[in-house]
Amino acid sequence: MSAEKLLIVEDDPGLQRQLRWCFDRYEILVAEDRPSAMAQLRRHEPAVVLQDLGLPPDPDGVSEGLATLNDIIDAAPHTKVIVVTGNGDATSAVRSVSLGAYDFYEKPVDTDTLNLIVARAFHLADLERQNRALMLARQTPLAGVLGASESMARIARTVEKVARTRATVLLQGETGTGKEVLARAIHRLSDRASESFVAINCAAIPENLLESELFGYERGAFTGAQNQTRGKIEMAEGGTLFLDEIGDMPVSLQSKLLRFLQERVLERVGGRREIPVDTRVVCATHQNLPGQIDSGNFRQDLYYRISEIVIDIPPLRARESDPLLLARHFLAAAAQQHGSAVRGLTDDAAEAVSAYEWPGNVRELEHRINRAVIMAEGKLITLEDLGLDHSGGERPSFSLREVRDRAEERAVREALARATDNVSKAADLLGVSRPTLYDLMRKFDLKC
Ligand SMILES: Nc1ncnc2c1ncn2[C@@H]1O[C@H](COP(=O)(O)OP(=O)(O)OP(=O)(O)O)[C@@H](O)[C@H]1O
Repeated sequence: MSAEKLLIVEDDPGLQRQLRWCFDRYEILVAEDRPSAMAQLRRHEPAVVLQDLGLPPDPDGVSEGLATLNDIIDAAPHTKVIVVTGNGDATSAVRSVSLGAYDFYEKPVDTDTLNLIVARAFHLADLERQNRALMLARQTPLAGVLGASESMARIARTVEKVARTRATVLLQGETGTGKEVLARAIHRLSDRASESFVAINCAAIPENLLESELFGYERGAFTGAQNQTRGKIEMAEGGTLFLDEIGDMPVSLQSKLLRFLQERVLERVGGRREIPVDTRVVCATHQNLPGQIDSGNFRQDLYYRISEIVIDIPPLRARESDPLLLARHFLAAAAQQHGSAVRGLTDDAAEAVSAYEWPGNVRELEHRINRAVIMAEGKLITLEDLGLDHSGGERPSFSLREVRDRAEERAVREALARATDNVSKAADLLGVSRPTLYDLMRKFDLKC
């Protein structure tokens, strides 16, 4: 195996020689200023760089050293840069780390300690490289659906298989786990991809409007029905109909949907004519539908009809390496979108991403990373930017609004759990109207 490459950026020839001698187990590359450092970096792609902060034309200051560090991180963000600072220059050391340096070391040079720091940096760089390769190899083959976990790989394989059939698919998973993303993937991979994908959220539409939204209506069917209007089912002709939060569909409407699924014909509200519609149906729910059947809120025959293929999407916290993989993906996307210089996460921020429970799943992760990219001051997102702590819980806050929000969110979650996710019952428990509860659920990402 070829020796690992270490780039030493140092303008003092005496120190250069000493460092060369000290690190003879590595393949040493030397540069004395920024241009030569960048040339070496591009040519040899060293995993670790040991860099003096005092470089010409500012050998007594840190401006050129910091600029060099900046350029290195920009050009090769995975490189571990160890910055060597003047004795007692803690401010520059901290600045360097916030710019993305892996570690710092204060002069005078003690070769044993420095050797340890460099060896650790190589070890970490190697682990990260292996991790990246592994993640790349295990990315799900579905465009737009990221995941390195075994469970997502399994789901991707199922989606590929069922997409080509006409089977009705039920996607089950907590809010924000990616049910709609997968429904779209099923559509994209099917022979209906060139036709429409029509989504409707059964929980977000008031009960009395849902029927006409789905089935359409004839002119004069009810007050205000001035024109004949096609419903979402008809709009999905030839394509895919995505019924999100099917568990929230009123029982009265469930029988009408069942009839459509069995006979593939529908009648618009106020109409008499049977209209055939050829659409593939994909449903999603965050509820436990068998439980809903027991409590009389969901028709068993409809459940059998929509659950030809059931795909269970595990919550993000149960998906091994996915949180970090997704965080890095959202970070790169947000940095590009906002023109931000943020390139990665500090070690403790990365640890917190892996340890956090992610009650709002991928959606919450995406929002937090997006916000952190905007808030970050350095090149790395810190724990503070994320608003998470090591224990994975919420950061304590005494802001009255935040305390109120947290209490509200807890009450909404509890009411939904007690009402086994029946929105009307939960609204009763909370003493608010259904629309108010929907607003609260949207606010806390419990539904969209
Ligand atoms: N595997 C994934 N790869 C990339 N992005 C994802 C993935 N899963 C979810 N997302 C993103 O997370 C957000 C939430 O996903 P989605 O709307 O599909 O979740 P959901 O389970 O349908 O949520 P809800 O139950 O609230 O309707 C979206 O912005 C989506 O793009």
